[in-house]
Amino acid sequence: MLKLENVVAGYGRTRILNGVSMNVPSGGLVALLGGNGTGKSTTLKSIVGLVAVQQGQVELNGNAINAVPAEERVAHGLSLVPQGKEVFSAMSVEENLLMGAFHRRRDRKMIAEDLEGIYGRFRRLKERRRVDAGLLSGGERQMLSIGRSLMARPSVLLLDEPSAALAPRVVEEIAEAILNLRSLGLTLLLVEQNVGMALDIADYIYVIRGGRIAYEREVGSGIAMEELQEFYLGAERH
Ligand SMILES: Nc1ncnc2c1ncn2[C@@H]1O[C@H](COP(=O)(O)OP(=O)(O)OP(=O)(O)O)[C@@H](O)[C@H]1O
Repeated sequence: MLKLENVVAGYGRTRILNGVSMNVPSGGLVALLGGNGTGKSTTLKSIVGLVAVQQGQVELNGNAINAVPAEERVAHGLSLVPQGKEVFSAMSVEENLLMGAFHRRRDRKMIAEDLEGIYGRFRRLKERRRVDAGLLSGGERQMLSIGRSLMARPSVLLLDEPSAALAPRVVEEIAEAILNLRSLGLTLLLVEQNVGMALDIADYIYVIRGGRIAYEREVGSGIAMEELQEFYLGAERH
């Protein structure tokens, strides 16, 4: 279970998060939605330690991790797939994947098994394993970015707008890949602008506004798209 309790965080003196509280149950798929610049990426960064938490607490399986350095949080099972499908363009697909396992270089056999696991899940990465990552399509790059995070064997995967700038057919593939990860038992927190996609796959949603959680609801409990749209329009009027 990943838990945020009244997290306050920002950049220098600028506060972006003003007390964010969320729960991501083990094995759950939770989505964090919100307008542009509302602090969704900042929330993910505060979980992995890229942004310091000034007040409040981030807990993983009951342990406070605020003081754990970012580089050690990977070993605690946390991994972030950043926004923008960032890959090492001049390196091959396989070299990019291996970069995800850099902190456990000695486990050669396990690393080889994990590579095969990822190739089984993302066929296109297998076909293109020797190709420079800079030559991949947007969807392939997103898959590579997810695959690279999986090489760290995370128990909690944070995904920052995996559907951004992708064609609807590719968004469906990414959504399917995320659901597959969930069936493997991973705990998933997904930041999305694509409300439809989030409602299709998540079991619980949070909406952030003004640096706080302004709305939360279990998906499937009759969550209404109109209600959310109204909420977003309301947010824009503020
Ligand atoms: N490194 C930084 N230094 C200073 N301000 C930053 C930094 N990164 C983000 N911000 C600011 O923090 C606010 C929240 O940014 P954040 O990236 O968390 O938003 P977001 O909800 O993920 O938005 P989007 O959906 O547009 O990616 C924005 O006003 C942004 O300009």
